[in-house]
Amino acid sequence: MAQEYPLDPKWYEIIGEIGSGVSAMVYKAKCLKISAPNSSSIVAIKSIDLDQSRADLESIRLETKTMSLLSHPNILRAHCSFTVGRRLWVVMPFMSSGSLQSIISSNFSSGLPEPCIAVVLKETLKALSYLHDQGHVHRDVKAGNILVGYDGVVKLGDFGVSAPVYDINFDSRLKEIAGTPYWMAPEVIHSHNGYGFKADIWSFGITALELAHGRPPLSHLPPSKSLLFKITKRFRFSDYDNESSDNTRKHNTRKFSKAFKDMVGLCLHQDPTKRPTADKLLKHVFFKNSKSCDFLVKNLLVGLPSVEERFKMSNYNSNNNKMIRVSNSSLGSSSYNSSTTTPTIEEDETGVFEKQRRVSGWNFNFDGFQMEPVYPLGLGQGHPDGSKRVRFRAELVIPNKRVDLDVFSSSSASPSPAFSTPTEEQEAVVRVEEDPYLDPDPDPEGEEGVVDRGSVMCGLVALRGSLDDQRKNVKELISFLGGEQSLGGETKEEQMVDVVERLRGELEQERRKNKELLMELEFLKVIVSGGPQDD
Ligand SMILES: Nc1ncnc2c1ncn2[C@@H]1O[C@H](COP(=O)(O)OP(=O)(O)OP(=O)(O)O)[C@@H](O)[C@H]1O
Repeated sequence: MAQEYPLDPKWYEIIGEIGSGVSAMVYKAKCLKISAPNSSSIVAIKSIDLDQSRADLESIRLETKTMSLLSHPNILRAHCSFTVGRRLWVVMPFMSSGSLQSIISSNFSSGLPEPCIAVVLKETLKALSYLHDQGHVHRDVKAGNILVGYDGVVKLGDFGVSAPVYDINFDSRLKEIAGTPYWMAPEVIHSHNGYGFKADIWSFGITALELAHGRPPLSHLPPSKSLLFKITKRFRFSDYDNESSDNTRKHNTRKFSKAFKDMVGLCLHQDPTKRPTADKLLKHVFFKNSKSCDFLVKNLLVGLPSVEERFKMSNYNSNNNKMIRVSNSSLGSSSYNSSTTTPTIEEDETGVFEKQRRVSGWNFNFDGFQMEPVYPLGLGQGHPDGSKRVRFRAELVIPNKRVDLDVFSSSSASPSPAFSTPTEEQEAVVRVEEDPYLDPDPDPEGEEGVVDRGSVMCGLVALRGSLDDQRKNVKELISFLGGEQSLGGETKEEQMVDVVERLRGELEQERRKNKELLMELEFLKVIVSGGPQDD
């Protein structure tokens, strides 16, 4: 019979650090009380800072107890857990190859070979299928929580351990896990009505992309608390372009099977009800010829540095490359994110206006094997970026110069309640340029390259008249497309201006009336006093 693991820290000798998470440190340790051959004395201890975790100790205890009742070969079950001051120690089996995330960062930065991915995902699915059958949602499926043993055994861990599991309040949970939002299903982000097993299937799909590309989609963005909201509301176009061209470059060198892409596509369906269950996914053709765990030993684990060495290396690299790795902080951590070259979203807020477009979610692109932004009006309507875009163009000809004035108006109405406030973006570009087809400078005496002020003014005045008409058209169009305007086509600002104008008129009238009354009064005074006396 297996020996019981002691509930006292004095029985554990810490060998070294092997990992760190949002509010925890993970250590390799030796249990001094275990000596039986069928119980390993080498363990992993996850030490969770309870002050960082939003859950109360009672709910943690309850959760740990529930989890201890689960038993499956692909689930990493804790030996025991107990508190040490303000920390919770969770003693678990030591998985000597560490997590898939640490394997990827160390040896497979561009992603794992597809046959290895098939093995890992199949084993993870078995764990999910069991968990879901037992009525549990894991809520934190990602490569960092899939652990591999020396023998290639794959286990899903970090449930009943990770902070998110303890947070029953959705809002607090949202804040808590905002540090690593990349794996979160759309319904987890948008809905306040909760979510179910299918959220795990989405995260499973994102994990598949993470294993294939070496990082989850959007992971080049900083995992700040507000990122979660920013990703869904405003996403900088240039970042997406960079990301997609980066990905395209990678994808050109890596080919994935149709079966793999199809399986991932099913998991990443926006509508959770359309995603398959874990059970059904297990029957997908992608897993049909999946290899055994031995295959992982030969193709994944051979030549891999120990988990301790990898952790040391990742810390060293983090410091050298200024990687954002914030442990014991509310920001969360991400080993994927680098602060070196990529501008942050915060920087974006002060960036160029035209680079910002509204995104309502993310869709899986089958051919590109990546996530792509969804625009509120849907792709293919109007401008290729999905927004209804109308371009008004006015042209002003000045001798030897052409002044182009472009007015763009793009308006979007979102079908999603999370984005029910439509936006209008307008942009005006005035360009003065040499026109080789126009007459050469009619005034050879004139200063070269200097536009005549009088002509420009004259032209601009004419242009203003035409712009007023265009403005009216734009207003109507925005209103038609579901903008924030009133039925009359006026913005709130314009309505305010109208009110102020009206009040100003009334004031003016009052003033005039007062003046007349004063004059009448003066006149009456003169009458009463007998009028001007004639000598
Ligand atoms: N039982 C274990 N055996 C061996 N290594 C482990 C074990 N548990 C965790 N680790 C190592 O420690 C690292 C950090 O684990 P931890 O669960 O704290 O972080 P995470 O899952 O990446 O982050 P988060 O706190 O966001 O869940 C893992 O990536 C893994 O390499």
